[in-house]
Amino acid sequence: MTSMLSMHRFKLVGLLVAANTGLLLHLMAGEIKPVALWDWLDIAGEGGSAVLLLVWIGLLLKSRPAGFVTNLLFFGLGCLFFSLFMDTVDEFIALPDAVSWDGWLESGPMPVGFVLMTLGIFHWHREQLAINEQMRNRERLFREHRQFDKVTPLGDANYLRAQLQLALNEAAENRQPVSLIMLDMDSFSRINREYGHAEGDRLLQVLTQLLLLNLRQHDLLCRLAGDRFVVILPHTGERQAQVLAGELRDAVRCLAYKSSRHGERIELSASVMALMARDEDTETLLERLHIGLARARQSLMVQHA
Ligand SMILES: Nc1nc2c(ncn2[C@@H]2O[C@H](COP(=O)(O)OP(=O)(O)OP(=O)(O)O)[C@@H](O)[C@H]2O)c(=O)[nH]1
Repeated sequence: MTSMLSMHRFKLVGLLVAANTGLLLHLMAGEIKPVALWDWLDIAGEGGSAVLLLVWIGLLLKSRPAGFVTNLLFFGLGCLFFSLFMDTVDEFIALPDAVSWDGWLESGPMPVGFVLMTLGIFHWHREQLAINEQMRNRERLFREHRQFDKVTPLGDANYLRAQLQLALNEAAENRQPVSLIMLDMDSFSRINREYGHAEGDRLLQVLTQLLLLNLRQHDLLCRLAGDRFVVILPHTGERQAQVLAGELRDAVRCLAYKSSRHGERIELSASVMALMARDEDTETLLERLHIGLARARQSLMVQHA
């Protein structure tokens, strides 16, 4: 609110000065009417409309950047407000018959306001078309960027490999550890089978948000393939990575996702593996991660058998 006022302060002060000048002119030239002569319906209608216009002006200035279109809309609304305010003042102050300028103050700014508003809305419309076009282009760029996955807004396997290479280089340069987590959903094919592929897609999107919420800002989550995700953890040793992996596994287990068909909870679980990079290339590291996850799964199955 404060920043809005400072950005548009000259315009707001101008409107305040204009409204006060009109009021002062009425006070100097006329006399306050007795309460018995006040027309409450007019006061409520005209005064209420003037107040609503002030609210519109506030919302306009709060939601738009300063500039040509905002100025057109502001001056349009300002003129309409001024007309209605003068109309309201007229209800409280009686002017002598000889005075005719009050009619100009009440009716003059109204058509000007409508013309300015029409111009403002016309330019606003064109501005919105340009913004829509830009958004479409951005979305196209995003969708067409082949390193990004179509279902979740995550980098895919190629992106992961490129980022992992960068992380390994940086870790070697700075002599800092870097770790990885691999997370694979258990029995995801069953969910697709029982609830349909679209539900599976929705679930992958929800899982993505869940995993991101449980990671730190500098961690990078990618979707390696299907229901398998990999997280790059810069400046992180193996113990800390294992703690984070456990947290991700617990978060998935506790997620109470409801199917869109009947709203029943779909029980979920994931297998995780965390390890710290040694002096090795990306492929060897990812291979070690795959093998580690497979072994962890096997030993879990043996325990449960
Ligand atoms: N809905 C949906 N399913 C996918 C997508 N990509 C892969 N899948 C499915 O995910 C499953 C992954 O295969 P697996 O990892 O072998 O299946 P799983 O049932 O999780 O088996 P385990 O990992 O051994 O527990 C397959 O059924 C794929 O069809 C996708 O983008 N959307």
